[in-house]
Amino acid sequence: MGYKKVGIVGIGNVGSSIAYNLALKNICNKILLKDLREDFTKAIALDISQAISSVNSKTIIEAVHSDEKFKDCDIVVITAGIARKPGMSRDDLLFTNAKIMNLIVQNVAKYNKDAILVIVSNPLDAMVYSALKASNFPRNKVLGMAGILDSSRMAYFIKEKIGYKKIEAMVLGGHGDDMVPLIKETKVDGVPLDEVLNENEIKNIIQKTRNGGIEIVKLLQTGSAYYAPAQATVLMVESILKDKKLTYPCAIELQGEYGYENVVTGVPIVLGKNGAEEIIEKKLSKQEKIDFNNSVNSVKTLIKKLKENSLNQ
Ligand SMILES: NC(=O)c1ccc[n+]([C@@H]2O[C@H](COP(=O)([O-])OP(=O)(O)OC[C@H]3O[C@@H](n4cnc5c(N)ncnc54)[C@H](O)[C@@H]3O)[C@@H](O)[C@H]2O)c1
Ligand SMILES: O=C(O)C[C@H](O)C(=O)O
Repeated sequence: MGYKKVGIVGIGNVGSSIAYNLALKNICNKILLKDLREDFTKAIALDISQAISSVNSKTIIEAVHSDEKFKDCDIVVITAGIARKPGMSRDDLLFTNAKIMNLIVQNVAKYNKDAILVIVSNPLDAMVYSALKASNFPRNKVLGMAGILDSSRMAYFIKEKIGYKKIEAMVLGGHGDDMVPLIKETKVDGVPLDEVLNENEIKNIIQKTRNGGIEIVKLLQTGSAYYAPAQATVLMVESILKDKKLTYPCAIELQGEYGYENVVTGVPIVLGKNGAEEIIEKKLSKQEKIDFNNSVNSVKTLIKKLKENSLNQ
């Protein structure tokens, strides 16, 4: 597989959970951690290094503080920024996190010219757009994590309703309140969801999925979810590092696919060593097309705000 290095910027709840999960897997040689909180990050690097020594993972975890030393990564995951608290939407984080994202990505792009960026900070789709513009990288190398998380939440709520079965869920669109769960693509033991649950039950699952993030925010009071987001991010990292070419819903800039361009949203992507190697165009029902359009329009509004406030081109 060759020497593999992954960088993570933003070692808060999500970033440290990604580092721990990834280090346990022993699939990269080095993980660089970077955050404004230097001693805290050093502590996390030590703690994870000591944890994985008992399972024989050879991954080296290193906290770095200068931009120059955070270099030559194959993948850089960006989880820096603020998380929402009860009473806030993800969109309320737009201006604060766009400023942070622009600053980070300019430096990351300078010292990690060949890296694939995996963006996690919210509002996710707008942050992918910011990272794309700030890095000037091609769109196949600037991806966002959300669709895997939203799909795994949907699978969880179905499992909660019907008990353990093989469940494959698929949620497309932006990572907002108008995300688009695809019912025909969501299968229980290979059978489409609408042949297993009735209309009301499906509506309920969709609502729970859309509220999956805020439900945890309300319970935590101090921030947002991190174990499921970290797990979803590691799946993306693993498919890229190992060139597995697995198909996952991820955020990417559309250039004509699904009939849209110059906007970021979640679509199924084949993830391999070049990042997004293919975008899969699913057949959407009439209602799904309407929902997808609403979701894309919400992201367009955020991008417009970024441009109006000179935060992005
Ligand atoms: N895409 C998703 O599905 C998803 C899921 C969960 C969280 N998130 C988002 O991820 C982000 C992080 O969430 P969290 O729970 O880890 O938050 P957190 O507050 O625990 O951690 C954020 C970290 O970013 C660091 N940071 C801030 N500015 C920085 C900078 N300029 N350089 C380096 N580090 C910087 C902070 O010091 C902090 O350690 C939030 O924006 C949250 O909304 C997205
Ligand atoms: O809900 C949030 O603000 C965090 C994240 O986007 C999530 O869905 O868990």
